[in-house]
Amino acid sequence: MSPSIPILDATFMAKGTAEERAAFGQKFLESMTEYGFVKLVNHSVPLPVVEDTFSKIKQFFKLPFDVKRPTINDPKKGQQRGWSPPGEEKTWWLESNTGDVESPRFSDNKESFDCGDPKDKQFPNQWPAESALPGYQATMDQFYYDCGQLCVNLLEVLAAQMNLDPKLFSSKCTNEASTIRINHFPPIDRQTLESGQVSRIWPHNDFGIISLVFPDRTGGLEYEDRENPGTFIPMPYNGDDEVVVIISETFQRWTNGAVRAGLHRVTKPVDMVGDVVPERWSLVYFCKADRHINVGPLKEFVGPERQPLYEDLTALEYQAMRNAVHYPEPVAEGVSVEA
Ligand SMILES: O=C(O)CCC(=O)C(=O)O
Ligand SMILES: [Fe+2]
Repeated sequence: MSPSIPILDATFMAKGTAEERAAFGQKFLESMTEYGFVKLVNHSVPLPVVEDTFSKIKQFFKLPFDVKRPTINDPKKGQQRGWSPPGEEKTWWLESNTGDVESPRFSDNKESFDCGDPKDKQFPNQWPAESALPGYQATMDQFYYDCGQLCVNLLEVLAAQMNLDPKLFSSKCTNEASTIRINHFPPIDRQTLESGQVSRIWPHNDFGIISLVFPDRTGGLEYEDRENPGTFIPMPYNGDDEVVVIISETFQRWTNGAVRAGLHRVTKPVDMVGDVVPERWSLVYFCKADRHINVGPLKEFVGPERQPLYEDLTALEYQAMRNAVHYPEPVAEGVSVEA
């Protein structure tokens, strides 16, 4: 039987009896360790905020090209800001590149928009004109703070459950480098998606500490079955109040591989009918370590029997390195990697 990701009631993160809180912490860490994923209901990001953010992102992607163009992301900057036009980001390069494809043309059937801390001066956000989409920035800023707070609380539950200083992870994350990522997947014909040359998002791990995914009603998010590597299991949509929490690469590095990142991808919904894969959106919060923080293994996870598996790097260096992988330069002269 395929493993299914537990759904936990986040009410018991902070409220309830000591036993209820302990049971939440135990199941949360267990699920994150076993699968790399958990689903939460009754979490602290208010439903109206999620709904409002979803409604705004749908409007953002409908804006005319000329309004989106000034916000185009510069892949060379290391920290994503603004709009990545359709096909620009190529997640195939992250985990699917076996090195034996000479001139890969594999692309993502998606466009995205990234924004970060409203106070960030180093990598300022790039917004469309307020008159083009009134309230967009304010909505995203609210969503940013609410998700950041939930992530900090979740990191403290994880540390406490591991019998570590509860602030071990959260003290490395003031959310200065965390980002909101919104994705739009235009309709695509089933045959093209099934051709194997295009994916909505290829299998990948997220780069930060943990991620929150607020999925669209249209399914398509799938996670790897760790008992059968390379096999993916659909993550069903159950309701707008549900959020998927994913262990990401920084957490795997800090814990020296003890808690592994959850490999996931986005493809067609399992229940789709007809020849056209429907349009889809997703709303994601990548909780990332502060830029100067080391993302090598923490001393709590290394010892004579547990040699460090990962090199020391700052979070910013790591982010820039991983970003560069999925915004590749053309692979050879005359060969375009555009879709
Ligand atoms: O669209 C989704 O459900 C997940 C998106 C995702 O994995 C990502 O943006 O990294
Ligand atoms: Fe992801």
